Amino acid sequence: MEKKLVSFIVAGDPSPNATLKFMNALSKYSDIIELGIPFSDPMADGKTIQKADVRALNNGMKVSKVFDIIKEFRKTSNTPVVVMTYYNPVYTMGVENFIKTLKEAGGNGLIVVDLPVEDAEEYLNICKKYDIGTVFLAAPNTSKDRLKKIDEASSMFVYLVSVYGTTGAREDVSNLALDFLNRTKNLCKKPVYVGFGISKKEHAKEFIKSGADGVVVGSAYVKIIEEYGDSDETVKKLEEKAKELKEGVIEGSK
Ligand SMILES: O=P(O)(O)OC[C@@H](O)[C@@H](O)c1c[nH]c2ccccc12
Repeated sequence: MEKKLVSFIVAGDPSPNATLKFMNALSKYSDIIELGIPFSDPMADGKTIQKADVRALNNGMKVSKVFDIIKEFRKTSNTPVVVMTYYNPVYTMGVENFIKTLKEAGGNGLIVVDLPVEDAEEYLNICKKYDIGTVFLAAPNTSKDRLKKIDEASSMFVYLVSVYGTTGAREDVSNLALDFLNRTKNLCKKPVYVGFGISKKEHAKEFIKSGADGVVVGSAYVKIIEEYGDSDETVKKLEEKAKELKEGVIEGSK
Protein backbone atom coordinates (compact mmCIF):
# COMPACT_ATOMS: atom_id res chain seq x y z
CA MET A 1 0.00 0.00 0.00
CA GLU A 2 1.11 3.51 -0.78
CA LYS A 3 2.55 5.33 2.21
CA LYS A 4 0.63 8.32 3.44
CA LEU A 5 1.13 11.89 4.53
CA VAL A 6 -1.45 13.21 7.00
CA SER A 7 -1.45 17.00 7.36
CA PHE A 8 -2.99 18.63 10.43
CA ILE A 9 -4.20 22.19 10.96
CA VAL A 10 -6.61 23.77 13.41
CA ALA A 11 -10.02 24.69 12.00
CA GLY A 12 -10.60 28.44 12.10
CA ASP A 13 -6.93 29.38 12.52
CA PRO A 14 -6.95 32.29 11.91
CA SER A 15 -10.38 32.21 10.19
CA PRO A 16 -12.73 29.68 8.52
CA ASN A 17 -12.01 31.06 5.04
CA ALA A 18 -8.28 30.82 5.57
CA THR A 19 -8.67 27.22 6.73
CA LEU A 20 -10.43 26.32 3.52
CA LYS A 21 -7.62 27.84 1.46
CA PHE A 22 -5.02 26.05 3.60
CA MET A 23 -6.79 22.70 3.24
CA ASN A 24 -6.81 23.10 -0.52
CA ALA A 25 -3.10 23.92 -0.54
CA LEU A 26 -2.18 21.00 1.73
CA SER A 27 -4.33 18.53 -0.18
CA LYS A 28 -2.12 18.89 -3.27
CA TYR A 29 0.49 16.72 -1.55
CA SER A 30 -1.36 15.19 1.42
CA ASP A 31 -3.27 11.93 1.45
CA ILE A 32 -5.41 12.88 4.41
CA ILE A 33 -6.26 16.22 6.02
CA GLU A 34 -6.57 16.10 9.79
CA LEU A 35 -8.70 19.01 10.92
CA GLY A 36 -8.54 19.96 14.59
CA ILE A 37 -11.49 21.37 16.49
CA PRO A 38 -10.06 24.19 18.61
CA PHE A 39 -10.45 23.52 22.31
CA SER A 40 -9.97 25.68 25.39
CA ASP A 41 -8.02 23.07 27.35
CA PRO A 42 -5.97 21.04 24.86
CA MET A 43 -3.99 18.82 27.28
CA ALA A 44 -2.16 16.83 24.61
CA ASP A 45 -1.00 19.89 22.70
CA GLY A 46 2.19 21.89 22.90
CA LYS A 47 2.58 25.67 22.63
CA THR A 48 2.27 25.89 18.85
CA ILE A 49 -1.13 24.23 18.62
CA GLN A 50 -2.37 25.78 21.87
CA LYS A 51 -1.79 29.20 20.36
CA ALA A 52 -3.59 28.17 17.18
CA ASP A 53 -6.58 27.07 19.27
CA VAL A 54 -6.60 30.49 20.95
CA ARG A 55 -6.45 32.29 17.59
CA ALA A 56 -9.32 30.21 16.26
CA LEU A 57 -11.50 30.57 19.35
CA ASN A 58 -10.86 34.33 19.55
CA ASN A 59 -12.05 34.62 15.97
CA GLY A 60 -15.34 32.94 16.83
CA MET A 61 -14.65 29.36 15.72
CA LYS A 62 -17.39 26.94 16.77
CA VAL A 63 -17.97 23.24 16.21
CA SER A 64 -20.81 23.92 13.76
CA LYS A 65 -18.42 25.97 11.62
CA VAL A 66 -15.98 23.07 11.44
CA PHE A 67 -18.66 21.07 9.68
CA ASP A 68 -19.34 24.01 7.35
CA ILE A 69 -15.65 24.12 6.40
CA ILE A 70 -15.67 20.41 5.56
CA LYS A 71 -18.82 20.86 3.47
CA GLU A 72 -17.18 23.65 1.50
CA PHE A 73 -13.98 21.67 1.05
CA ARG A 74 -15.97 18.73 -0.31
CA LYS A 75 -17.28 20.85 -3.17
CA THR A 76 -13.82 20.85 -4.73
CA SER A 77 -11.78 18.01 -3.18
CA ASN A 78 -11.98 14.28 -2.53
CA THR A 79 -9.09 14.22 -0.08
CA PRO A 80 -10.25 12.39 3.05
CA VAL A 81 -10.81 14.55 6.11
CA VAL A 82 -10.30 13.21 9.62
CA VAL A 83 -11.51 15.41 12.44
CA MET A 84 -9.35 15.57 15.57
CA THR A 85 -11.06 16.59 18.79
CA TYR A 86 -11.17 16.19 22.53
CA TYR A 87 -14.20 14.37 23.89
CA ASN A 88 -15.90 17.42 25.39
CA PRO A 89 -17.26 18.94 22.13
CA VAL A 90 -18.50 15.50 21.03
CA TYR A 91 -20.21 14.90 24.35
CA THR A 92 -21.77 18.38 24.35
CA MET A 93 -23.29 17.87 20.91
CA GLY A 94 -24.29 14.29 21.61
CA VAL A 95 -22.14 11.45 20.24
CA GLU A 96 -24.58 10.30 17.59
CA ASN A 97 -25.52 13.80 16.50
CA PHE A 98 -21.85 14.71 16.17
CA ILE A 99 -20.96 11.68 14.09
CA LYS A 100 -24.03 11.92 11.87
CA THR A 101 -23.32 15.61 11.23
CA LEU A 102 -19.69 14.84 10.44
CA LYS A 103 -20.76 12.22 7.92
CA GLU A 104 -23.30 14.52 6.29
CA ALA A 105 -20.66 17.25 5.98
CA GLY A 106 -18.40 14.86 4.04
CA GLY A 107 -16.01 13.88 6.83
CA ASN A 108 -14.29 10.48 6.67
CA GLY A 109 -12.84 9.81 10.07
CA LEU A 110 -12.58 10.89 13.68
CA ILE A 111 -9.91 10.99 16.36
CA VAL A 112 -11.11 11.66 19.90
CA VAL A 113 -7.77 11.99 21.62
CA ASP A 114 -8.94 11.63 25.21
CA LEU A 115 -11.45 8.83 24.68
CA PRO A 116 -9.86 5.63 26.01
CA VAL A 117 -10.51 2.59 23.87
CA GLU A 118 -11.93 0.84 26.95
CA ASP A 119 -14.80 3.35 27.07
CA ALA A 120 -15.48 3.47 23.36
CA GLU A 121 -18.03 0.73 22.74
CA GLU A 122 -21.02 2.95 22.06
CA TYR A 123 -18.84 5.39 20.13
CA LEU A 124 -17.51 2.59 17.93
CA ASN A 125 -20.99 1.31 17.15
CA ILE A 126 -22.10 4.76 16.07
CA CYS A 127 -19.01 5.32 13.92
CA LYS A 128 -19.70 2.00 12.24
CA LYS A 129 -23.34 2.89 11.67
CA TYR A 130 -22.39 6.11 9.86
CA ASP A 131 -19.28 4.68 8.19
CA ILE A 132 -16.91 7.08 9.93
CA GLY A 133 -13.36 5.75 10.24
CA THR A 134 -11.80 5.51 13.68
CA VAL A 135 -8.28 6.21 14.91
CA PHE A 136 -6.94 5.54 18.40
CA LEU A 137 -3.63 6.62 19.84
CA ALA A 138 -0.91 4.44 21.31
CA ALA A 139 2.09 5.76 23.24
CA PRO A 140 5.48 4.13 23.89
CA ASN A 141 4.26 2.88 27.29
CA THR A 142 1.06 1.30 25.96
CA SER A 143 0.93 -2.40 26.89
CA LYS A 144 0.68 -5.18 24.34
CA ASP A 145 -2.85 -6.06 25.44
CA ARG A 146 -4.00 -2.51 25.14
CA LEU A 147 -2.31 -2.12 21.77
CA LYS A 148 -4.35 -5.07 20.57
CA LYS A 149 -7.56 -3.35 21.60
CA ILE A 150 -6.44 -0.12 19.95
CA ASP A 151 -5.65 -2.01 16.76
CA GLU A 152 -9.06 -3.67 16.73
CA ALA A 153 -10.89 -0.42 17.41
CA SER A 154 -9.05 1.61 14.77
CA SER A 155 -10.62 1.15 11.36
CA MET A 156 -8.46 3.73 9.53
CA PHE A 157 -5.06 3.55 11.19
CA VAL A 158 -3.34 3.24 14.55
CA TYR A 159 -1.74 6.54 15.58
CA LEU A 160 1.62 5.98 17.24
CA VAL A 161 2.51 8.93 19.43
CA SER A 162 6.25 8.84 18.92
CA VAL A 163 7.32 10.56 22.12
CA TYR A 164 6.29 11.26 25.67
CA GLY A 165 4.84 14.72 25.99
CA THR A 166 2.79 16.99 23.80
CA THR A 167 2.51 17.83 20.11
CA GLY A 168 5.21 20.08 18.68
CA ALA A 169 7.97 20.12 16.08
CA ARG A 170 11.25 18.56 17.22
CA GLU A 171 14.75 18.55 15.79
CA ASP A 172 15.42 14.82 15.51
CA VAL A 173 13.74 11.45 15.31
CA SER A 174 14.36 9.72 18.65
CA ASN A 175 15.49 6.15 19.14
CA LEU A 176 12.56 5.72 21.49
CA ALA A 177 10.23 6.46 18.59
CA LEU A 178 11.98 4.03 16.24
CA ASP A 179 12.02 1.26 18.87
CA PHE A 180 8.35 1.84 19.53
CA LEU A 181 7.53 1.62 15.83
CA ASN A 182 9.51 -1.59 15.55
CA ARG A 183 7.76 -3.17 18.49
CA THR A 184 4.29 -2.23 17.35
CA LYS A 185 4.20 -2.62 13.64
CA ASN A 186 4.14 -6.42 13.71
CA LEU A 187 1.55 -6.49 16.48
CA CYS A 188 -0.91 -4.34 14.54
CA LYS A 189 -3.08 -5.54 11.68
CA LYS A 190 -4.11 -2.02 10.77
CA PRO A 191 -1.84 0.54 9.11
CA VAL A 192 0.45 2.23 11.60
CA TYR A 193 1.06 5.99 11.28
CA VAL A 194 3.56 7.92 13.38
CA GLY A 195 3.04 11.46 14.65
CA PHE A 196 4.33 14.07 17.14
CA GLY A 197 7.47 15.99 16.35
CA ILE A 198 7.76 15.33 12.61
CA SER A 199 8.59 18.55 10.78
CA LYS A 200 11.13 17.75 8.06
CA LYS A 201 11.55 15.58 5.02
CA GLU A 202 14.27 13.54 6.72
CA HIS A 203 11.98 12.70 9.67
CA ALA A 204 9.24 11.49 7.35
CA LYS A 205 11.71 9.48 5.32
CA GLU A 206 13.22 7.82 8.38
CA PHE A 207 9.90 6.70 9.85
CA ILE A 208 8.61 5.38 6.54
CA LYS A 209 11.89 3.58 5.94
CA SER A 210 11.56 2.02 9.39
CA GLY A 211 8.17 0.58 8.54
CA ALA A 212 5.56 3.24 9.23
CA ASP A 213 2.60 3.24 6.84
CA GLY A 214 2.17 6.96 7.23
CA VAL A 215 3.32 10.07 9.06
CA VAL A 216 1.27 12.81 10.69
CA VAL A 217 2.50 16.41 10.72
CA GLY A 218 0.84 19.31 12.51
CA SER A 219 2.94 21.88 14.33
CA ALA A 220 5.28 22.43 11.37
CA TYR A 221 2.30 23.76 9.37
CA VAL A 222 0.75 25.60 12.28
CA LYS A 223 4.01 27.51 12.81
CA ILE A 224 3.81 28.76 9.24
CA ILE A 225 0.25 29.95 9.86
CA GLU A 226 1.38 31.62 13.08
CA GLU A 227 4.12 33.48 11.26
CA TYR A 228 2.41 34.50 8.02
CA GLY A 229 -1.28 34.65 9.03
CA ASP A 230 -4.04 34.69 6.46
CA SER A 231 -1.91 35.44 3.39
CA ASP A 232 -0.83 34.10 0.00
CA GLU A 233 2.59 33.59 1.53
CA THR A 234 1.12 31.09 4.00
CA VAL A 235 -0.66 29.21 1.22
CA LYS A 236 2.59 28.97 -0.72
CA LYS A 237 4.67 27.89 2.25
CA LEU A 238 2.13 25.28 3.38
CA GLU A 239 2.15 23.81 -0.08
CA GLU A 240 5.97 23.75 -0.15
CA LYS A 241 6.11 22.09 3.29
CA ALA A 242 3.61 19.42 2.28
CA LYS A 243 5.55 18.80 -0.93
CA GLU A 244 8.80 18.42 1.02
CA LEU A 245 7.22 16.00 3.49
CA LYS A 246 5.56 13.96 0.77
CA GLU A 247 8.93 13.65 -0.96
CA GLY A 248 10.29 12.25 2.29
CA VAL A 249 7.44 9.74 2.38
CA ILE A 250 8.11 8.70 -1.22
CA GLU A 251 11.87 8.43 -0.72
CA GLY A 252 11.35 6.39 2.44
CA SER A 253 9.14 3.94 0.52
CA LYS A 254 11.82 3.08 -2.05
O1 LIG B 1 2.13 18.77 15.94
P1 LIG B 1 2.92 17.55 15.66
O2 LIG B 1 4.00 17.35 16.67
O3 LIG B 1 3.37 17.51 14.24
O4 LIG B 1 1.93 16.27 15.89
C1 LIG B 1 0.76 15.98 15.05
C2 LIG B 1 -0.43 16.59 15.59
O5 LIG B 1 -0.32 17.98 15.51
C3 LIG B 1 -1.87 16.22 15.32
O6 LIG B 1 -2.08 14.92 14.92
C4 LIG B 1 -2.52 16.54 16.65
C5 LIG B 1 -2.85 17.80 17.04
N1 LIG B 1 -3.34 17.78 18.31
C6 LIG B 1 -3.30 16.50 18.77
C7 LIG B 1 -3.64 15.99 20.02
C8 LIG B 1 -3.45 14.64 20.23
C9 LIG B 1 -2.98 13.82 19.22
C10 LIG B 1 -2.65 14.32 17.96
C11 LIG B 1 -2.79 15.68 17.74
